[in-house]
Amino acid sequence: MATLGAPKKHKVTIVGSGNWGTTMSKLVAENVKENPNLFDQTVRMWVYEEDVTIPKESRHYDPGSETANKPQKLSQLINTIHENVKYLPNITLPPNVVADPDVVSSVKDSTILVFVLPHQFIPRVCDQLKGHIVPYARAICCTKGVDVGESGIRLMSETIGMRLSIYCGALSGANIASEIAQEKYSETTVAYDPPPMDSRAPTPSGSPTSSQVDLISPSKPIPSARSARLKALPSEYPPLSHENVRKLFHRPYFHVRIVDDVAGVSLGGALKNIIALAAGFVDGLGWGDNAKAAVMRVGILEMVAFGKAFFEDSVKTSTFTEESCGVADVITSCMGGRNFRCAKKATATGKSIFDIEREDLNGQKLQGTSTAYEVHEFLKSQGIEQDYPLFTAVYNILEGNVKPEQIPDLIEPKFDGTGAKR
Ligand SMILES: NC(=O)C1=CN([C@@H]2O[C@H](COP(=O)(O)OP(=O)(O)OC[C@H]3O[C@@H](n4cnc5c(N)ncnc54)[C@H](O)[C@@H]3O)[C@@H](O)[C@H]2O)C=CC1
Ligand SMILES: O=C(CO)COP(=O)(O)O
Repeated sequence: MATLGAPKKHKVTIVGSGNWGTTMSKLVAENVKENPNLFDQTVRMWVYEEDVTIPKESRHYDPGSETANKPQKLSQLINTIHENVKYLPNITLPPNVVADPDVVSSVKDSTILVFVLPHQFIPRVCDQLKGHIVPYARAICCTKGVDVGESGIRLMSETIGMRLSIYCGALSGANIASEIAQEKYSETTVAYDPPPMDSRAPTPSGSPTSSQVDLISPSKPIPSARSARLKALPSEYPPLSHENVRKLFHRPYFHVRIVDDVAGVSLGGALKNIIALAAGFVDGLGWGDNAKAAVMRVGILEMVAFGKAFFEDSVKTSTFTEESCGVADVITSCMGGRNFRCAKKATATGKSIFDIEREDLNGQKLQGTSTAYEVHEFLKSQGIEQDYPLFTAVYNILEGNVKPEQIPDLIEPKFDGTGAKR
């Protein structure tokens, strides 16, 4: 592979700086250092700016300092102490992670954009980026969620790809960020399958001919995605082959498997968050591990059925069963994820999960709650809520229409008297 001779290197921006976003910056920054022939040595991380006071329990808290107990800009703090004290405390970031509060300047000249924002912020941030990114940039979406609108349901990778007219793959797996930040072993799945054009591109100044422009591969419910056009990656850059994409993410403690099923990888990450809420609801009742396993089983069936029903052109069942982004992520999320923990506490205390998110997560965001609403809106628009009883039960619990105690009855298959299952 002619990467050694490539005169240009890929600049990487991490778009997001929460718990997972900051962890991603750390591991990507470690990898660019180990691959100087492929990647620029600085990794920029876009920080949604806020004022942060260093907590008293932080190792960086110095009562004698003039900034003690005073709010400081999060981006400046990260660049000074190399730690995100709010979203990833006690983890030292490599010095080549540079925080930037300006989203437009953070992506300047970057050919690789790694999106790691809570999914509700993706459309707006993409709109801010429109016209400011390198037209032949490639993206990887690490966000877990779906985008539901009048035109149907989209993967977040499709939303990014369509809004920015670039190719967007996906990274998802059984990946509790704090464990990975501490360099404890885990696996992940990367779906990266752009049209085969990145190794036959013209120079950056040349405009691509029609043979050098391909379509973003669409999934079924989004006809508008078919009109999104890709610009070829200029030949001065190392090709973004699977091998080179793997070099960006794989660490001794973070093992990457690459597949081509962007829909399967994205849906696994999004839908498991609804299942994790259900697991938390039953665990909060003190019902134990068998109850949790029961909702996980039904949830996995609904996840696979959903993928097959609405993304049938692309999704593969094996992605859910064999890769980290499927059953494995359901398991880890139902043991220790934020959605699980907050749902469990909500049931155990009788408080609203939205209050618990605000009180306990210090600005971190649950994705399962909004995903449950979005998936319900989509199922309702199709008139098929009853085909997804667990997803529907979670929505109805969040809405206060039913109680967690009703889950067993709600997910029990119904028979119509003729022996047929409804
Ligand atoms: N934390 C984890 O263990 C994992 C998270 N993920 C996924 O990664 C995505 C990002 O999650 P985290 O990095 O954990 O974030 P987080 O939940 O820790 O933090 C929330 C982030 O949102 C930012 N934010 C708040 N308001 C904003 C706005 N108006 N516009 C833009 N950004 C705003 C905050 O500054 C903060 O960076 C989610 O989809 C999540 O499901 C995926 C795997 C693991
Ligand atoms: O996605 C995750 C683990 O793979 C993290 O899940 P939570 O957002 O529920 O913490």
